[in-house]
Amino acid sequence: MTAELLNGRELSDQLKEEMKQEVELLKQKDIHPHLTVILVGDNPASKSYVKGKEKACAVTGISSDLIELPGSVSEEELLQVIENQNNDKHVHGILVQLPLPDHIDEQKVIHAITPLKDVDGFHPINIGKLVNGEETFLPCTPFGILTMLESKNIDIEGKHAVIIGRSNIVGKPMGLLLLERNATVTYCHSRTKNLREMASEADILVVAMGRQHAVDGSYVKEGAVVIDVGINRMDNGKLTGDVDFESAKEKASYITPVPRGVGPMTITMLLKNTIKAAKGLSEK
Ligand SMILES: Nc1nc(=O)c2c([nH]1)NC[C@@H]1CN(c3ccc(C(=O)N[C@@H](CCC(=O)O)C(=O)O)cc3)C=[N+]21
Repeated sequence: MTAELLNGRELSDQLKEEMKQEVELLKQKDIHPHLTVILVGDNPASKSYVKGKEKACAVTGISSDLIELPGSVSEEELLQVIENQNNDKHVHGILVQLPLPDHIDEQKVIHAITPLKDVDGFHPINIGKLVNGEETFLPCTPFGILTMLESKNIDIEGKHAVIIGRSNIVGKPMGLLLLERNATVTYCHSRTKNLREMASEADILVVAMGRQHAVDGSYVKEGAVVIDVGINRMDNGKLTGDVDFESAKEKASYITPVPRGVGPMTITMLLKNTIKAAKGLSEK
């Protein structure tokens, strides 16, 4: 089998086109969706992701501000900046780009963002809602993956989903979302024994390990759906995933490329969440 491509770039462009119309309508009702992105320090990868987010906002008519703080900023100052954004009625979404410098407690920062503007879906209140199956801001990467699966009408119910990686922002919420849609979910991670065996049981394999080409075709069951969340920069400057695309695509039914797979969808779901926040806050 040669897999069909799940093209995140293409789907993103389509969704952004739809959102542009929606934003237009909101503006007619005097709701002007606005995202504030807070960037601490000058990590080049973070800077480039943040640029992508600003560009995507602009394309859909969402206004955005970038607040750049020096890497030396104190936790207290950062918390104050967040508080100001919480209280600013023109601001609907707040995103603090991660990772943060070591002297800042990431969890404390996430707690400080009001859940109503938590467009990343990282606040424990929103995570709690996700666990309960209540409606909430879904974390952007898992939300993007789900949207890609749905766009191809890929069955989730009763399927065995294997998630490799247990981060708070990707692995854990991904499993919860698939469970909510009646998948049987297995979490694997760095201490998992017989990873290859576990992975090759998957109907839906989500790889979020952060290790270049850690998973190849020998981990993939014939006909499986393979989702590659990895973004690794190779020595030649090009991006590549956690999955060895060439060997995996020979076994998979669907597969995401890197780049142009999960990454663009992550940004697009951030826009979706910002629009949702704007609508939600306007009703208060
Ligand atoms: N608070 C917070 N929220 C995040 O959502 C968040 C974060 N922090 N920290 C870092 C990760 C990473 N992330 C990406 C988003 C888009 C691409 C993306 O668009 N990638 C393109 C390639 C981009 C390029 O060429 O550099 C692609 O895969 O095609 C990648 C990575 C969001 N993150």
